[in-house]
Amino acid sequence: MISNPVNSTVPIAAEVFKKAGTYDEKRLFGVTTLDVVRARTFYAGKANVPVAGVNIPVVGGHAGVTIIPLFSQNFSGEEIVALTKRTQDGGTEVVEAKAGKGSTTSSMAYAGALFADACLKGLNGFPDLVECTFVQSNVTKLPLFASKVRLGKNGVEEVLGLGPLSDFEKQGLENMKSELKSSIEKGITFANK
Ligand SMILES: NC(=O)c1ccc[n+]([C@@H]2O[C@H](COP(=O)([O-])OP(=O)(O)OC[C@H]3O[C@@H](n4cnc5c(N)ncnc54)[C@H](O)[C@@H]3O)[C@@H](O)[C@H]2O)c1
Ligand SMILES: O=C(O)C[C@H](O)C(=O)O
Repeated sequence: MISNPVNSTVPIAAEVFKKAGTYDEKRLFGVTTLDVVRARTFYAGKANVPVAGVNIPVVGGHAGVTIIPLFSQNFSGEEIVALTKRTQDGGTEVVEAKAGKGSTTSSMAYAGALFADACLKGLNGFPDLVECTFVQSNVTKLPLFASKVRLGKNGVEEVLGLGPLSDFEKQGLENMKSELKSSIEKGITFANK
């Protein structure tokens, strides 16, 4: 399903599956690939390098400050602050530009296709498939969190850690915790009403 707000709809889906007795945490993903696509496109534009060779993990959630691109794992520089803001605001920028005529349809179609392709490859036994996605997680105290995940025949084979973080990224994670927690709780409450 292409829908929003991802930070609340994934916990809603989890609760609905739990009630039906069919919840499998390895097979429920909130697709945050569009944030990864934006982070690497904006970085490649800034660094003047081909986008195909750029991989920027994006962790957290899929809304505003909950989107934390880990640019520091690939490059350093003052531009990180501006690139982070651009990535966090990327969806809103397009939605506002379209002024009521729909959302970020074609970029989401591209991101959805990339993620679906990775899932299908995982199901078919391709090795070393790592994508960022919003899943049940122990990476932080939040029950759901986006980070790098190894995909395989069972869906999520392994939820990977965050890796080295800059102070700016650590601060970003600290600042967004309460917003992500509240969005997740809203989803759980909504599902249980
Ligand atoms: N998570 C993501 O990364 C991401 C990216 C892009 C879009 N989205 C979301 O995907 C959804 C669809 O985007 P879009 O570009 O196709 O939007 P859109 O505005 O083009 O289409 C939305 C459709 O929903 C219909 N609709 C509205 N209210 C309805 C209701 N109560 N019952 C039935 N139908 C209703 C509208 O008539 C319209 O056809 C939006 O919720 C958008 O926020 C999410
Ligand atoms: O649908 C939206 O509000 C925007 C979407 O979440 C996006 O990131 O492009």
